[in-house]
Formats: sequence, C-alpha cells, structure tokens
Amino acid sequence: MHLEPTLLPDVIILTPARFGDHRGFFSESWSRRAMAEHGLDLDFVQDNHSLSAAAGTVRGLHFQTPPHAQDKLVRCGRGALLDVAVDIRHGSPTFGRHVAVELSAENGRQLLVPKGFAHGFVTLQPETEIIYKCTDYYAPDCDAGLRWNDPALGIEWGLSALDAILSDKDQTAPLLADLPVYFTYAAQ
Ligand SMILES: Cc1cn([C@H]2C[C@H](O)[C@@H](COP(=O)(O)OP(=O)(O)O[C@H]3O[C@@H](C)C(=O)[C@@H](O)[C@H]3O)O2)c(=O)[nH]c1=O
Repeated sequence: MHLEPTLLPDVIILTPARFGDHRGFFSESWSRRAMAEHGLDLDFVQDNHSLSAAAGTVRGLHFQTPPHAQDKLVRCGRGALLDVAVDIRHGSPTFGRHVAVELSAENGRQLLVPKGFAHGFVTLQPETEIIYKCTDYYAPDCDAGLRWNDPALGIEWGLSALDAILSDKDQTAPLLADLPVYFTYAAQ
C-alpha cells in the first residue's frame, strides 16, 4: 500500500497494490494489518455504498458530530469523483482549508478523512459508485452538514450551483462561519 500525504497533515491518500493479469486485477482494498503497519489502526464498523446516476451530483459536505464522529476511508467503485475533505477543527492551523482528490475505479486511490473533517464529493462520470468505511455507526441525531459552495471554503467543484444535483438538505446546510464548535484541534 502506497501512502501519500496531502496539504492537510491528517488527510492521507492510500493506494493499495493491484496485481494485474489476463483476467483483470486483484487488490486488497482494505487490510487492517497493512494500515496498522503505517500507524493507522482504525476500528471500522460500517461500510457505506452509494450510486449517483448523473455526473455533477454533489453529496456533502457532511460529518457526524461527537460522540458519534466518524473517520472515513473512501474509494470509488465505479466511475470517478472528486473527493473533498474540509478541516472544521477549531484552533487547527488548517481550519477551513480543504483537499480535493480525484478517486476513480481506474486509479484505485482512497482518501482517509478523519474525525473533525467535513466530507463531500462531486461525481465526474454518470453511474458513479462510492464506497467508504466508517468508524462509527450512522447516528441521525449527530448528522450535520456544511454548505458545499460556501465561498469561504474556496472549493473548485468544477460546476455552478445551477448545474449541481443536490439533496434538499445539502442546499440549505450552514456556512462555516455559522457552524457551532463541534471539534477542537489537539496538537500532536
Ligand atoms: C449516511 C447514512 C444515511 N442513511 C439513510 C438516511 C437517508 O434516508 C438516506 C440518504 O442519506 P443522505 O442523504 O444523508 O445520503 P448522502 O448524502 O449520500 O450522505 C453521505 O454523504 C457523504 C458525503 C458522507 O460523507 C456520508 O457520511 C453521508 O453523509 O440514507 C442511512 O441509513 N445510514 C447512513 O449511514
């Protein structure tokens, strides 16, 4: 497994090895042992899988608040998407900053989005599937959002608000400036 840092120190790109042959490829898409060898021992308890029919579908930015905050390990099962993580930890040197990484079925890349980050993505192809592991169960009372196109975030989604396909709740999510303090940064 290959690990690449991003501009946000706790957000990491992981690329598991692929073994290709005349049939296609084989890959360990997640191995607890391989991650632990890199100091990432995460206790995943739920896998999520969603399909977005059209390119230009935006889901996010989402997070669960404590005590049900989630680390997420995100990959693309079909198609391609731009995956985004935003640091929402108050006191963090990178508060409000984001990384955006293209994940596709072809490139096999995964993004580790830790607790304290809002997560979202835009699909770059029709019929795109995202699959992600989470370290806590779905807790509707702790489900929270941040406005995907908040100008304060400066995320280049590659599409306008008119063209984006969004859920009703994502259209009205709060701006960063209006978010309560859910997470505080603890220097390591
Ligand atoms: C997130 C989630 C939703 N649901 C249900 C609630 C609802 O009826 C339906 C659709 O939920 P949503 O509209 O929130 O789905 P979606 O917009 O795809 O939400 C997801 O977006 C990405 C960006 C994330 O990071 C995820 O954590 C999650 O928030 O699925 C569950 O049963 N379990 C879950 O874990």
